[in-house]
Amino acid sequence: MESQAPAGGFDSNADVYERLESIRQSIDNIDAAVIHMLAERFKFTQTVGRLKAEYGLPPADLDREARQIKRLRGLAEESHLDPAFAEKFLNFIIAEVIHHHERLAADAE
Ligand SMILES: C=C(O[C@@H]1C=C(C(=O)O)C=C[C@H]1O)C(=O)O
Repeated sequence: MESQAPAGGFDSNADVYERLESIRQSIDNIDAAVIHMLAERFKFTQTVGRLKAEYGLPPADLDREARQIKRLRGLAEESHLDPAFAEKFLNFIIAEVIHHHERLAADAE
């Protein structure tokens, strides 16, 4: 790939790699936060799943999901994140949560 000098002047390869490394450290911190947040979310959804299993409630709540999707799409728009991506991401997580809830319900039978 051809290298290009930035508008502000010439950066050596070492400078570029230093900047890249610094930005990647921030990406790593964000990825760690995402994993920690997801782990906390799954702890709470497991608690919901155990409650549902105990009282015979269905694993999925489509009204709640629809409200969550609407809310997250709004937050994504405000944050200049693609709302379609936010919806896909939430649906991916919810599918896993429901899978856990179905397992908890089966174990409670
Ligand atoms: C966690 C719940 O169970 C399911 C999972 C949801 C989620 O992960 O946000 C939302 C609704 C339910 O389909 C719940 O009912 O609150």
